[in-house]
Amino acid sequence: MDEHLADILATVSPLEPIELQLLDAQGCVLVEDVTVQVALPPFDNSSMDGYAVRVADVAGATGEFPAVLTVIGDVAAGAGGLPEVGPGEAARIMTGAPLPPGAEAVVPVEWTDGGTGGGAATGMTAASTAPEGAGGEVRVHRSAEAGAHVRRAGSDVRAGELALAAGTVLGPPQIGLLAAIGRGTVKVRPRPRVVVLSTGSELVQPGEPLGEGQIHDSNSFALAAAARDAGALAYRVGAVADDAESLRATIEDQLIRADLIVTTGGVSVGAYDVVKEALTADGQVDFRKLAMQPGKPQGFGAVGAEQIPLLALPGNPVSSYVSFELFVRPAIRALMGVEDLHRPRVRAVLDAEKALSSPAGRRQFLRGVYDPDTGAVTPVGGAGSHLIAALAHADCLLVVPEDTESVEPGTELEVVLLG
Ligand SMILES: Nc1nc2c(c(=O)[nH]1)N[C@H]1C(S)=C(S)[C@@H](COP(=O)(O)OP(=O)(O)OC[C@H]3O[C@@H](n4cnc5c(N)ncnc54)[C@H](O)[C@@H]3O)O[C@H]1N2
Ligand code: MOO
Repeated sequence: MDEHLADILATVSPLEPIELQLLDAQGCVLVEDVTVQVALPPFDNSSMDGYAVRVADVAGATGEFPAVLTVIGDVAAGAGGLPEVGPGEAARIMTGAPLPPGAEAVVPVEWTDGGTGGGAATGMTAASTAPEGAGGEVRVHRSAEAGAHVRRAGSDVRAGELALAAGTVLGPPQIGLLAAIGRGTVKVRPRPRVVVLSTGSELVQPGEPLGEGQIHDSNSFALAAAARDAGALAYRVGAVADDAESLRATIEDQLIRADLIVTTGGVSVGAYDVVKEALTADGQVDFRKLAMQPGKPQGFGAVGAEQIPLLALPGNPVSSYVSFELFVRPAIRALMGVEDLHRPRVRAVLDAEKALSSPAGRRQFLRGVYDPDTGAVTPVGGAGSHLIAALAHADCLLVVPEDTESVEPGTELEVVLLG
């Protein structure tokens, strides 16, 4: 297993960086240091709806002895051509609006009469229905220190500072920061394009009725979803029949849009194991038996003129999913250039009615539910690699080492936490 993973990781290297629109760069690794061109905020601005005032004018103001100021106009967010606030004057100002020259602080509207001549205001009336609010007088009931309710230019980040370092994975807050500092595009390693292709003449697309001996194709859906979850752009190709020529042609067609190809099924020792048949011929893909369960038969190689890596996973649904987690996910992460290739692993105590048995000489991956509060892990379903329902109710894999044939309840085990 470890050698197989090492061979895969030695072959895949991070994709060449490209310039992408912000939302297309979500989940990608930044390859440039991004510096701030214009400070955030770009100018001193108000953090409250209120009045921009001079500190001396409101010194000592109380509800009983308010400061009475002349309102010289409105400053809305986005305003330019700001009015100068002189002694004895105030400008009505909105949250995010630039602090006008002369003003040193903002008093929230709740600290004033809102220009009504009455008690403390609870808010402003819309300028469209009461334009007179931008004039007249306002009574201020409290004093304010210089800078009160003012968000200073550069208080978030200053021009020239590093906004995000190369190597950062772009999540929603990082994309928000890039947008805030005005970057429309960024240089990142792109999401790998992963073509997922299932094989099997028994497979029918979900939603279609089943004929005799047929089953629905679940692998291509589970693996396309898993590829997407790992950060890839997944292209699902519906089941290809067990015919080597059709499979070769389908793979050939897909090469154009693939950074990685994943197939399921047809890798074992049967007479219709088409992946093996189609891809062994020219020696491009190496088929191996790994000391693991599930996931024993595996193929790995590179196909086409561009030598696109191809991982051929076994067809049993649990085998293909577990193989994906252990081999394909790290490969996708390596193509993305992220440092953290693997799922987190923890030690957990087996909580089970009876001892678990495991095949000698094979590392077993059982499905389970992990309780982070108690540190216990409970198996879900049995070891059978056809048990899709149990897999859907699991959130981790229990790892039983190669040399262990029985695990007693209460024993500590390694657990792979699935997302
Ligand atoms: N004589 C031996 N037989 C088998 C061996 C072996 O060593 N000797 N290994 C077994 C193991 S372990 C596995 S795993 C499977 C792997 O078989 P294949 O990769 O060739 O897969 P298939 O035969 O095509 O299918 C296996 C099983 O999975 C179902 N399947 C396949 N694709 C899908 C899909 N897309 N969605 C849902 N289910 C799928 C298929 O119908 C079969 O039931 O080989 C064992 N045999
Ligand atoms: O290795 Mo198979 O994947 O045990 O069912």
